[in-house]
Amino acid sequence: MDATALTSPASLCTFPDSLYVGVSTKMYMGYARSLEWLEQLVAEVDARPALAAGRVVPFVIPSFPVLPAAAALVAGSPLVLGAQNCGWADGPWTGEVAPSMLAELGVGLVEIGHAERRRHFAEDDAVVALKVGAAVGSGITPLLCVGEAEACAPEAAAEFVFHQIKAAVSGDWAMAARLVIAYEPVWAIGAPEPASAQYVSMVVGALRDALAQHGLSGLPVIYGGSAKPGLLPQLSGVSGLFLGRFAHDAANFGRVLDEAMAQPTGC
Ligand SMILES: O=C(CO)COP(=O)(O)O
Repeated sequence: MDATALTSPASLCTFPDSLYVGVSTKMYMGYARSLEWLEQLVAEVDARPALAAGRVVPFVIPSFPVLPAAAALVAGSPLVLGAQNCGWADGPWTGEVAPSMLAELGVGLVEIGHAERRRHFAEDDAVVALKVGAAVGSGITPLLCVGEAEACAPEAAAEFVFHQIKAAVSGDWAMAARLVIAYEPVWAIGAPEPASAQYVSMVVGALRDALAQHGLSGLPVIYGGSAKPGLLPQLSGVSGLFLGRFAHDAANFGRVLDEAMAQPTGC
C-alpha cells in the first residue's frame, strides 16, 4: 500500500460553483468486487484529465473495510474518498468508527444522516448533529443527507429539509457552511426512476432561498435518489449528483462526469 495515501484526508478544495459527482456502494458489493469496480471508476476519472482542474469534484464512498485499499487506488487521482458513516467520538464506542481514524485513512468526506441510517438504525437529529460536529472536528467534510419521506409540495419539502439541516448543525450556520448537502427524497431512493427534474429543481431552489437568509446561498446541494445519466442536464440550481445503483456500471459514472463537465458555470 502507498503509505502517502494514509497521511492526511484528501480535503475538498472546491470552487464557489463546484459540481460534485459521487457514488456510494452502500452494502451492495463484496470486498473483491469493490476493488475491481473501484479500478474501473478510477479509469473513468483518469480518462478525463480535465477533472484535475477541480470544478467537477468526483467522489467515491465504499464500505469501511475497503477504505485503506481504496485510498491507495485513488492516490494521485482527483477522486475524493468518502465514508458511509462515522461515530461521534473516540473512546468506548464498540463497533463504531471514529472520524479521526477516517481522517488518518485519507477520507475527505463522510455521509451523515443517510435515510437508511435514520430509518434502520434510528439515527435522529441529535445523533446526526453529534456526528456532524465530530466530522468537522476531524477535518472531514460532512455529506449531510436530508430528504422528505413522501412526495409533497416542493415548498413543504424544502422547509422540511431546511429544518433537518438546521438541526444537524444545532442552528450554528457557520458550521453549516462546512457541509455538502445531499438532498435525497426518501421516496426516490431505490426506485426505478429519480424524482422529476422539475420537482428537484423546485425543492432545491426553495431550499437555497431559505439558506440564503443565513448567508448560505452557495452551499453545495446535490441530488440523490435513483440518479442516473441524463438527469443532471435537466436540473437547475443543483450542484451535482449522488449516485447509487446506477453507477454500479462504472461507465455510467463516466457519463455523468461528462454531463457535469458540460454544465455551464454558475448553474
Ligand atoms: O441513496 C442513494 C445514494 O446514497 C441513492 O441510491 P440509489 O441511486 O440506488 O437509489
